Order: sequence, then C-alpha cells, then structure tokens
Amino acid sequence: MSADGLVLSGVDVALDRTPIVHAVSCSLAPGGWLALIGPNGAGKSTLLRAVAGLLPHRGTVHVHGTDVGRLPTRDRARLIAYVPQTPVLPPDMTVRDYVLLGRTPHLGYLATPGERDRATAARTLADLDLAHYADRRLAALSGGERQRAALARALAQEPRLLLLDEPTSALDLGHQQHVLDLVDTLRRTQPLTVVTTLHDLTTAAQYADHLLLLHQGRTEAAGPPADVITQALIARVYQARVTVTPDPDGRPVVTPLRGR
Ligand SMILES: Nc1ncnc2c1ncn2[C@@H]1O[C@H](COP(=O)(O)OP(=O)(O)OP(=O)(O)O)[C@@H](O)[C@H]1O
Repeated sequence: MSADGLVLSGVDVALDRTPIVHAVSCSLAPGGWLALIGPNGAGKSTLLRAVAGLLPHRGTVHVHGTDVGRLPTRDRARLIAYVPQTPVLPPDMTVRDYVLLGRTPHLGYLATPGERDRATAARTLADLDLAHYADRRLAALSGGERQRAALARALAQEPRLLLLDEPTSALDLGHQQHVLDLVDTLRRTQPLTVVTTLHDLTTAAQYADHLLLLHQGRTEAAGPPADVITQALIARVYQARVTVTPDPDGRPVVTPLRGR
C-alpha cells in the first residue's frame, strides 16, 4: 500500500492486440496534477482510459493507496471520475438529472438521491456556470456547455482521482480559465488528485506540477514543466518550430513560430 495520490507501475496497454502504451510508471502526491502531453496518437487517451479501469492492461494503478485493479466497479466509481474527450450525453435528460447521476456510486442499492446529493449537484452546477440551465435538455446545450455539464457530473461524483481528457477543447478562453482554476482550487483544498491530457503545452505547464510526455506510447520525458518543455525536445517529438521562454514563475511559455 502507498500513501501517494496516484502510482502507475509498468502500465502496458494493447488495443486489439496492438501494443499502444509501453511500461509507463509514475508517481504523484495527493493533490498533485499530472498532465499527459504528446503528439496525436501518442497514447494519452489510451493510458487515461486504462487508469480509469476501462481498458485491460498490464501493471498496476494505485489511487490514494488502493490498488484499483482489485476493486469492484462501484467502489472504483467512488474513487475515480473520468470525462472522455467527446462525452456521449443522453439528449433528453435535463442537465440537473444528468449531474445527479454523478452521485450514483454513493447511493445505497435502490436508493434515490437525498438532500446532500441534490445539494452537491446544485453546487457543481453553480461552479460550472450552469445553474441557469439546470432544467434544460442536454440536447439544447452548446458544445462548450455540454463539456461543462460532463465535468459537473464528474465533480458531483466527489472522486479522489479526476481524469479529464482534453477538458477545455470546446471552451472559450474565459471558461477555460474558470474550469482549470476550479479544478486547481479543488485539488488544493480536497483530497483530489488530477490527471488531464492537454494539447496546449503552455496551459499544461501553468496548471500541472508534473508532465509526462508520451511519444509512440513510451515515456519520452517526465518531471516538472520546466524540465520537460524544452525547445529541443518539442522540436524533436512534435516536429514543431517553437520558442520556449519562462514566465515570471519560471513556468515555460511555448510560442509557435511561422514557417519561412
Ligand atoms: N483498436 C485499435 N487497434 C489498434 N490501434 C488503435 C486502436 N484504437 C486506437 N488505436 C491507435 O492507438 C494510438 C493511440 O491513440 P490515443 O487515442 O491513445 O492517442 P492520443 O495520444 O490520445 O491522440 P490524440 O492527441 O490524437 O487524441 C493511435 O495511433 C490510434 O490510431
């Protein structure tokens, strides 16, 4: 057993017998934020789904000291919330009822949501700026509103580990900052550990305290943002022209350069 927030040991994942993720290991303190970065097809979503318990894999995943591979689905759902890159939402359900579904792992068998469950759902709706859409059908939301509804449901789950696949891909700049700041506050004030995939390297470096750069399913680099995001490494792994400069806190800012 371990007191760490998240420990991956030798995680291998294959899809249809094709090896996709190879021997990924890493360890994150409780309240830590890990960003999985890497080019298209590197294996980020596959690794995230394996950690969520949705794909068979070799190796072990411990969350706050518990080996999640040994947990029944319901217990795992109390511990881990996962939001995929493109969540499929039931179109006719109201936003409120959908967010309340996040409470399901905490309810007794055949029990209906109680006052505390409703209060938690109402709070997460407000946190995600969705309170005024609570009675709307999910089909009547915009893309960004739908992405926030999926996140609200995950937060209503009150997990110990929050797994988010490109959580801000549909959000405008203000909502991106609002959502990432909210997750940042939660992980600093609750026993919540966070793993996100993020394509925007500057954003990843701003929020995460640990980056894991995947390339062709293998760990190319891992560590604090300033150690992982270097001009030479980004040029090699992404085939991209960039400059990397530190912000006032020493976190790397990546600026893409036009081809000449
Ligand atoms: N069933 C499958 N069999 C074999 N390979 C697959 C299968 N499904 C997906 N892949 C491949 O696995 C690789 C990893 O995919 P994954 O979605 O994990 O990448 P990613 O890093 O999240 O990419 P992106 O940044 O584009 O979202 C890709 O090359 C993809 O084509």
